[in-house]
Amino acid sequence: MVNTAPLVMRLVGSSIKIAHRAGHIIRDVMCRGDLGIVEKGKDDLQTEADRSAQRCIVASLSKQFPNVTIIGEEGPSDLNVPDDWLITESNTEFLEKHKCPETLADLKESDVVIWVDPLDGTSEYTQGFLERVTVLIGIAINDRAVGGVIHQPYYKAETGDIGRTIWGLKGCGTGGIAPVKPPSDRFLVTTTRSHSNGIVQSALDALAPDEVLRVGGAGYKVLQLLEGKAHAYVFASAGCKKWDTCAPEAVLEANGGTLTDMLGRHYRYGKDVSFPNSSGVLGTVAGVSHDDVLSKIPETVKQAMNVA
Ligand SMILES: Nc1ncnc2c1ncn2[C@@H]1O[C@H](COP(=O)(O)O)[C@@H](OP(=O)(O)O)[C@H]1O
Ligand SMILES: [Mg+2]
Ligand SMILES: [Mg+2]
Ligand SMILES: [Mg+2]
Repeated sequence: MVNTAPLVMRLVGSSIKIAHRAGHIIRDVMCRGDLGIVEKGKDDLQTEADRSAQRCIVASLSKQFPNVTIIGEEGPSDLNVPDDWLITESNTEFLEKHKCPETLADLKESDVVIWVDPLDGTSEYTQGFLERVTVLIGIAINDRAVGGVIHQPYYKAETGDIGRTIWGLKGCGTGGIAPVKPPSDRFLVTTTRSHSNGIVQSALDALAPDEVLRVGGAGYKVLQLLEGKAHAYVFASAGCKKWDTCAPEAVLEANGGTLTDMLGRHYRYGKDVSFPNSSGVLGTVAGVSHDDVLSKIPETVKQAMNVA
């Protein structure tokens, strides 16, 4: 069953297992205490956890799927990893319980690009906002984000378990979370905590939300949408990259939501696209009209974001 399942099912099933292992590495680095911080650019940090988690993810995926294109935030990785970082299994529960959508049943590895953000919310990780850290593995097929995994290594379940893994596959659904609808009498928006600017703020002002949640991480903001804590994720800035949004877009849309740029266009995730999401990010949860939110975004913001 496991090895004979359609490619896209094996990709999601394996990503669930691999993201879980990467989450373990992220917690281990924090426990050891030396984060090995490198400044890649302005407001842009990398730690030993980003580097090691990416090596685990890319080594494991490329071993299982040698002809898939894999693009990781931290650039080319040394794939010579310790044996216990190499995950070669799939999540059997996912494979046994879910059927492959017909439209995705017949794919070749060369149709697939996987976008890896080994640690989304690095700034939050270094500052101790650990719940907002996620591992993102996004699966793009023929240019579109169709599947993904958002693993939250520091999530605390009521059972006392640490960590959870949310998956999504368009045409199949989502798992690992019981989505909650946001309140119907208030309009709540989630946005960046550490990468704001004047244009980001003017998009927020135009929506006149009852509350703005400022939290780090593209993955965590999409989880807030699924948890009913916000109606929309609004980020009118070029700061996010394809690895930040591929998995969140697929998970949100598999659940009936929408994630586009600030002009309502879906990003393309083929292997030759440029990394920056130059036209910002606008996400809305199922039940909220994406077009309504889009229509309130001022023309000045749309013009500033219309660079692609
Ligand atoms: N101005 C900027 N410069 C660099 N990275 C940015 C950025 N704005 C957003 N990002 C990246 O987008 C992700 C989500 O940002 P935010 O937390 O501000 O919403 C983070 O991913 P990483 O933590 O994986 O690098 C962050 O680095
Ligand atoms: Mg980063
Ligand atoms: Mg990121
Ligand atoms: Mg990252």
